[in-house]
Amino acid sequence: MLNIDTIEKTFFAGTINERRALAGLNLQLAEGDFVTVIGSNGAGKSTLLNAISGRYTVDSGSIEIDGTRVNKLSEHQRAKFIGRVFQDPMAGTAPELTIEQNLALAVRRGKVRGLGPALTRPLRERFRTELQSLELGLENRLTAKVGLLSGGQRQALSLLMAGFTHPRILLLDEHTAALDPQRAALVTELTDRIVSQGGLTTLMVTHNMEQAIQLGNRLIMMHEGRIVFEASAEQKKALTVPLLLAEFAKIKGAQLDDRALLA
Ligand SMILES: Nc1ncnc2c1ncn2[C@@H]1O[C@H](COP(=O)(O)OP(=O)(O)OP(=O)(O)O)[C@@H](O)[C@H]1O
Repeated sequence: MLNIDTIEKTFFAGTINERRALAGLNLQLAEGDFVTVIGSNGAGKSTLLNAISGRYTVDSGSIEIDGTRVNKLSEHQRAKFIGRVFQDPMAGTAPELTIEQNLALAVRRGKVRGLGPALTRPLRERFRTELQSLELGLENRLTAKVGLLSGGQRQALSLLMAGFTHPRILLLDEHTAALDPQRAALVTELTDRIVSQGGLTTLMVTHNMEQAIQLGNRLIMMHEGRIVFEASAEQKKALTVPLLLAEFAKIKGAQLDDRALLA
């Protein structure tokens, strides 16, 4: 359903600051694939997600979603079928709006046309039930402004909202990295639940190798704008952190982030 063919992206081409962020990368995702993405610093992981979401246009190559080439579509146009949760908890929600207003916006975004649902009683009930499942006590704070929530609560809400929109592709960019270990674990668990419940095709960038092994059905390792190691669903079951470290060690000059081994 996602077909990325030989994409290239170079920043500041032809200058002393030239950076080849994507170097002829190929990647195919089948419907429902949940792929974790690891790699050295500056490997091009965020650029890959930005290329898919349309934040950056690629210099060459093609990106197809459901058989349609999306290279020329703007980020705004692609947002109709791409969900995204960023590392920064402040990025995915509107702080001035209440919890229920944010959720209603997400439900509306998931609709094909029209303004979508107003805040009716059944919708509020649905929100309450969904929020209850987060076990963060947010079900009793529907009318609280999202700006008052903690980072972990906002990330959990962002994920819930991403699930509501039924995106064709969900992009998670180190979305647990800014959270303390306990909240990160909670958001990781929630990620697994929302992705599997919705059968969402997902790409998740993480620095945490344990998390990369634990979640998803496939894993890719990037270095210098390319995929240098890939584990299929079957191979992933046998992966361990020492095995991944051994793969890293094969890449000359690759620097692992200090957070890579954090559980
Ligand atoms: N907007 C930009 N302008 C200039 N260079 C950029 C930009 N975005 C990324 N780069 C460069 O492209 C390369 C890949 O960066 P990218 O952020 O995709 O890597 P990453 O794998 O996500 O790294 P990290 O794990 O450190 O976040 C790096 O050399 C980076 O400096």
